[in-house]
Amino acid sequence: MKIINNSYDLYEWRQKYFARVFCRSLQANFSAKTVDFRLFANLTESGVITDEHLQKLQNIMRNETMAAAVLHFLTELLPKRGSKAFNLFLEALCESQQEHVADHLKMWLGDVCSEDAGTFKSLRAELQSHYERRLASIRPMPWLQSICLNLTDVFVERQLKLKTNHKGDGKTMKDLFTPQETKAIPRRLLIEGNPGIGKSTICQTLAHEWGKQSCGGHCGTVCVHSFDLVLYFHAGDFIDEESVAHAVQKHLLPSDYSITTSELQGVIKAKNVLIIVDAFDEANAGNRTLDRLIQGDILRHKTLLITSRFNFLQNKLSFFDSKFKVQGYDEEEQLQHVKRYAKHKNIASAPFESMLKDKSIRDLCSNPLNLTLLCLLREEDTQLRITRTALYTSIHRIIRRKAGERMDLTEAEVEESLHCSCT
Ligand SMILES: Nc1ncnc2c1ncn2[C@@H]1O[C@H](COP(=O)(O)OP(=O)(O)OP(=O)(O)O)[C@@H](O)[C@H]1O
Repeated sequence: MKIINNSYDLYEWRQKYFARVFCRSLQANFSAKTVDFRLFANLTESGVITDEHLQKLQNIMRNETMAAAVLHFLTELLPKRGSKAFNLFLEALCESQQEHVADHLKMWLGDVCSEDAGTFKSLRAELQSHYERRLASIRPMPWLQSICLNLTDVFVERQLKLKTNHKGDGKTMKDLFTPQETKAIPRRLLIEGNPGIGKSTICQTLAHEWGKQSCGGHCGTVCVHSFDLVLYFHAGDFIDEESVAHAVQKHLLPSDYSITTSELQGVIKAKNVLIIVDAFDEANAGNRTLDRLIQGDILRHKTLLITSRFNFLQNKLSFFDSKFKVQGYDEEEQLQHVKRYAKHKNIASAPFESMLKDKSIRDLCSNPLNLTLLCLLREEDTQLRITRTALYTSIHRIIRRKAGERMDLTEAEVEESLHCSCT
């Protein structure tokens, strides 16, 4: 039998089940004549309530009913009195000859908690296996499924620049969630950056890491593993969805997974949840649920991480506690990128390293997408030097695919977009 043993569980329990179970218990089990003074005296003695609380309870007893006083104690006082308070309360019940009430509560809570914990555990396991399976690979050109790189092998750890900090201090992804200047855990985080700079890959890595279940204590104080649940979405997943729970059902769970929307809503409400939403810039028009989420109109106490290209959230910046920008690779990161790529492919890294010194393409290498394409081209063609034209052709195809409708970009437009994605 599970007894509630910490204040967080107790809070959840209170939110969801309290009124129902206790009103029932009160009616069915309390011996109102004996409970009042002895129970509250015991609670005062064991430090669960203060003299001030006692006075308040006695006032309620006098002016309303005993049941109202007990309910006030249970809903307003007990959940705020620390992790041991609930068990002390059960002891006080026994000492004031209300052992049957204590047993009844224990039994009922045992059932409820195991049922609830079962739903959460199975949901968590389902999401973790989904991320482990689906997010293990990077596909730099999504329409070419055959070009696929192992995320763990090739991933280069990124530096994120805090936008509000004039010193321009960097943060690593490991301490993304640690409190900033305000000392409060950030609840709304924004990462902005140019096309191909690595925003989606950061989101994918966070969800994939969480899917691996534990960091073994290697991350920062508040890392992605601190969250009970991570919900990883593309911004477009919220279009036409009336709530986050609906979006989870539609986009993250298999259609034969049996959980109701309200059960899902209950778990999301009760647990420490990180919601990751990638590519705001691609699906912000008419995205009401996403807007409400950003504004804190729904799930205000959950952590939300959004990524976007620059300038799409100008009128929403005030909702974010932490704003970061992800910049291009520095020389060290470029080197790491090509070395990891070569190791993953089990080929020598020297040709890739010398490519980084080629003046004709050097300015392109700070963009992770460009550098990946350069590596792919270099691997294909180890004899010939990579020309900008070869890269243009590839990027041109990518831009056409991404834009969907633009099939007629000129080389000058490609050049312009390359430059903009390099900075
Ligand atoms: N940290 C990284 N380590 C290794 N490769 C990376 C990294 N970040 C990005 N890449 C490479 O660059 C490609 C493009 O990155 P990503 O899709 O994350 O960019 P983005 O900023 O989300 O771009 P867009 O705004 O166009 O969606 C990836 O498919 C991957 O090949």
